[in-house]
This record gives sequence, structure tokens and C-alpha cells, in this order.
Amino acid sequence: MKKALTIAGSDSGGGAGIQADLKTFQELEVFGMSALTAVTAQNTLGVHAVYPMSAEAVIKQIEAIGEDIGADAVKTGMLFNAEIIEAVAAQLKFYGWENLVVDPVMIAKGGASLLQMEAISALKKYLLPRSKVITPNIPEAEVLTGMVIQSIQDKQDAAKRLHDYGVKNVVIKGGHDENESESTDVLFDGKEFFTFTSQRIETKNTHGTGCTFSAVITAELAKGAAVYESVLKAKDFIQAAIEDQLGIGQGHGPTNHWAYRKRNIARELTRL
Ligand SMILES: Nc1ncnc2c1ncn2[C@@H]1O[C@H](COP(=O)(O)OP(=O)(O)OP(=O)(O)O)[C@@H](O)[C@H]1O
Ligand SMILES: Cc1ncc(CO)c(N)n1
Repeated sequence: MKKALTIAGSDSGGGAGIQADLKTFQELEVFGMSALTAVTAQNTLGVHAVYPMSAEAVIKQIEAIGEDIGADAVKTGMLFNAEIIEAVAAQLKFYGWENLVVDPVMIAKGGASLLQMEAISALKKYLLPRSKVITPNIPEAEVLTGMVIQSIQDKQDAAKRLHDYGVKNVVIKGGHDENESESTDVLFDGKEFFTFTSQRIETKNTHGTGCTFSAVITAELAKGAAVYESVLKAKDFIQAAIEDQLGIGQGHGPTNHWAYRKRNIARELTRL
């Protein structure tokens, strides 16, 4: 069985962070493991408190996995500060984990900071050059590049700039763009651009979409899939998860991590 590790924060509400990652790994039949960077007291109404782990605690968790179990792919989510980023990058180098997906989580949907602003340069210096895929949303790509991103052309220009930082494959997600009818993600692999467009679903329940999307890419890379196929599957998975409304909580609710498998089972049954 293939194994995937998420190095990320805990979302007590269960929709984002390591909870979203582990649920997604399980749905895709990959053995999920976690190294916690922070505990958040969070629900669908917002982030109420953040308790970062020490860099040492993060290192120890990664070591425990590296020394015994190993990982076929790794993703990072909320890393919170520069010390944790540096520690994580050193561990990734030590274990030679190159199947790395970096989701540069910065701000939660409600506005709470999940990454200290002074840690952005550490992210660029230590982590981006090690990553196989990076998956910023539009505000994150704007912070990393200093650009304003409005059109698909802007996403392509930003992706090119991020590729220049040493990232092999850049996916700029379209969840935050102005288009009311579609959500378009752009992938740049250093040579070609690919666009992944889906119908925009009108809903407030999009908590954890980015975590789930990057966890699918990680699970697929762990199984040996190519980057393009992994992103294609991530787009399909997240569309199904947003569509299948759970209606959990009073605010921005989670998506349904089970929806993709449920839909495929239903399709299989109608085919028989
Ligand atoms: N309303 C929507 N309808 C369809 N697809 C969406 C919608 N919102 C987001 N997506 C898709 O979900 C994925 C995640 O994109 P998004 O830009 O929302 O990530 P994010 O802001 O990092 O998420 P989060 O911070 O909640 O984890 C992308 O594939 C995007 O196209
Ligand atoms: C712990 C955590 N990681 C990532 C996000 C971004 O969705 C969040 N809200 N919480």
C-alpha cells in the first residue's frame, strides 16, 4: 500500500487541515500519516485560536515516520512560522522526499492568519525549490509573486514567475476569482500551460477545498501518477465534494470527502 504524509495544522472542525488530508488519502486508498504543525480551535464560523507546535516537536514527528515507515509522497499545509518551515525543509532533504506538494496556506477563509507574514521569505527560500507541485489560491499567488491576478493570462504569468523560484509544477487555483459561472485552475509544468475548468457551484460551503485538492494530488503522486493526471483527478474530486452538500455548521461548512467515491459507485452500478 502506498503511503502519504501530511505536515499541516489540525482543524478541530474536521473540514480542512490534517483532517481533510487524512480523509482524502483514505478515500483514494493511500495510507495516511500526519505531522502536526499547529492545533487550531476552529469551526465553520472561523479560527478561534492557534497553538503552534515547537519546531522540535515537528521534527520528532517527521523523524518517527522517516526512521520507520517512509512516505511515497508528502504534502505541506499550514506551517505557521519560519522556524517550522526551515525544520520541515531540512527533514525533507534528509529523507530525500521529492514527491512534495506544497500548499502555501496563508489565511483561512474567515481572515485568520495561518502563516506569519515574516515567514513568506523562508517559504520561498527553503521550501519552494524542493517542491514538485505548489498549489496557491489567487491571494497566496499574489503574495508570493507581488502581482495582481484577475485573468487567466495573469494566472499564467504568475505561474511562470513561481516556476522561476524553482518550483517544477505550479497550479494556481481559481476558487477566489471573479468569474461567477466557472472556476478555472491553471497548471504550468515549465513548458506548457493546462487549464482545468468546472462549473462554479453557488455555495458558502467551501471550507477546506484547497487542502482537499492538494491532498488528492499528493495521494495520486504517491500511487505513481503523473502531475497532469493528479491535478485532473483533484479537480474532479473537489467538484464532487463541493456539489454533494453536507450542510454542516452555521458558517462556511466542509465539503463531502466521500462524494467522489459515492458518485463512482453509483456510476458503476448504473453501468452494470
Ligand atoms: N464554488 C466553487 N465551485 C467549483 N469549484 C470550486 C469552488 N470554489 C473552489 N473551487 C475549486 O476548489 C479548488 C480549491 O480552490 P480554492 O481557490 O477555493 O482553494 P483555497 O482558497 O486554498 O481553499 P481553502 O483555503 O478553503 O482550503 C480549486 O480546484 C477550485 O477551482
Ligand atoms: C488547519 C488549517 N489548515 C488549512 C486551512 C485552510 O483552509 C485551515 N482553515 N485550517
